[in-house]
Amino acid sequence: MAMVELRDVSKRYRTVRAMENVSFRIPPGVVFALLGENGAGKTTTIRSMLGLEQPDSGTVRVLAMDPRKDGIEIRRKIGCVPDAPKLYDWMKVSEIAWFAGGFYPEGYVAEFERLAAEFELPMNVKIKTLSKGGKAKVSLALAMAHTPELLILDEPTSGLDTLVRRKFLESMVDVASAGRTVFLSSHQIPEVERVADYVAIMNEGKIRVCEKLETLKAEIEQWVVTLENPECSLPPCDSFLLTHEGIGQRRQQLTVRSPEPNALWALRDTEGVLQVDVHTPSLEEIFVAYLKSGKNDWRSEQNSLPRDVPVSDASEEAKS
Ligand SMILES: Nc1ncnc2c1ncn2[C@@H]1O[C@H](COP(=O)(O)OP(=O)(O)OP(=O)(O)O)[C@@H](O)[C@H]1O
Repeated sequence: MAMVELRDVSKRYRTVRAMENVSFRIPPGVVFALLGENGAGKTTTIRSMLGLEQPDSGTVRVLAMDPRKDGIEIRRKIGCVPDAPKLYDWMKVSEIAWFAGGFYPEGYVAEFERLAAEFELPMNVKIKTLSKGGKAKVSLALAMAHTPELLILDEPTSGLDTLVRRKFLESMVDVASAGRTVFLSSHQIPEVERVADYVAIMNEGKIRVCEKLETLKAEIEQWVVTLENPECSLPPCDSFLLTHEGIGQRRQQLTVRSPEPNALWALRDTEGVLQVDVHTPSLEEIFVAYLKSGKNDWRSEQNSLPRDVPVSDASEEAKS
């Protein structure tokens, strides 16, 4: 079963297209990161998954349920940390755990206490006296204490210190390796790169690419071309080119995906080309390349989380 599946989901606010034909499918046991700049449509996507926003068209399924009808049930089953969690901050940590525990089966408070100990969170202090990081840990422990199969986190690390952010994200890898699924939205790309199995890059309401991170890193290269003089022209490579930028007068940087086998040699043999250096881009560079290219990568439909292949296969692939 797909933990989350969106098909051609669109949502418009007056003139703003917050989501445009958004499709992706998330198998169990992975960390899935939705990346996008401010206003890309990440929160709208999450709100649609929670049944807090009604899309204009398309289908959303979360744990095989329809958020339009089963929003409350979905929100009860999953764990969620919204972008601005609201906590009763006059309560002590222990009190909020007991309060929340009233909505869940037995065992919630014990698991909360275990998580609090793991996060080094004091139980006997008022929430309002905690740092931002401390409050984020409370939100996360509250979302995780009923051991949900799916954890949805909207910008979970914004405002946290680097070390706390790292620890937090690393704990998400543990959650996924226990077979549960983590969906997180973020614009902290370098950190996401350390933990994500799949990434979707969203821009202006559209998913530009949605793929296994490993595949993106294996297939995308940066070619830095040094020219004899600025007038030299390069051979055509539109079919695999994401971006082409000048770096000063005599250098050009091409970001390419799955280039034709002889393309690099052809480029190196081109008259006026002195040197071509090949680099593996970081996820941040891949992100920028997709944003600049404005392309919707057809491969993300075909290769990443194929619609026609049983999701369990994609999950097995993710673990291997
Ligand atoms: N309730 C609303 N009414 C009108 N416009 C909205 C509403 N909610 C979101 N938008 C617009 O939809 C677009 C997508 O917003 P959304 O909050 O989903 O982006 P985001 O990727 O989560 O951004 P951020 O990283 O800043 O939180 C933005 O242009 C935003 O202004």
